[in-house]
Amino acid sequence: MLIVNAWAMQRDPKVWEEPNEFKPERFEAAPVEREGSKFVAFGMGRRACPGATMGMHVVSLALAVLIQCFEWDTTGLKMDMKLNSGLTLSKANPLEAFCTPRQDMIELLSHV
Ligand code: HEM
Repeated sequence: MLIVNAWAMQRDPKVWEEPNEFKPERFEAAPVEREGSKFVAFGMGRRACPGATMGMHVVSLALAVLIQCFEWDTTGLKMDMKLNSGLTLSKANPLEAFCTPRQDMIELLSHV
């Protein structure tokens, strides 16, 4: 069962230091030494996701556009990493954030 395995490995304290904390710096180092080598969001082996490269590019592009076009702020609440039960690993309580269009992007965004 992929979901059970993904859940077990991606949040396993024996595999990850502070598994429930948002620590993007885990993935900064070179592939050999970084914790990211344990990141199996796309599965592995013969049935691994053939769209992994596209998936990484689409997610990176979407994130870059959101950062480029908007100023982001938190609501002051600590991020709640609790999960919903179900087939996908969705958050129990949605992440809340404020976004305002960046001044330079208002003209561009008004055409979208
Ligand atoms: C962030 C985006 C994506 C994530 C996280 C993701 C994740 C996964 C995972 C976990 C699997 C199962 C691997 C396994 O059984 O071990 C899978 C399979 C698959 N994915 Fe993705 N995927 C993504 C994007 C895509 C895209 C963009 C495509 C196609 C354009 C795609 C096509 C497929 C296909 C066809 C399979 C079945 C492979 C097989 O069973 O042989 N995925 N994906």
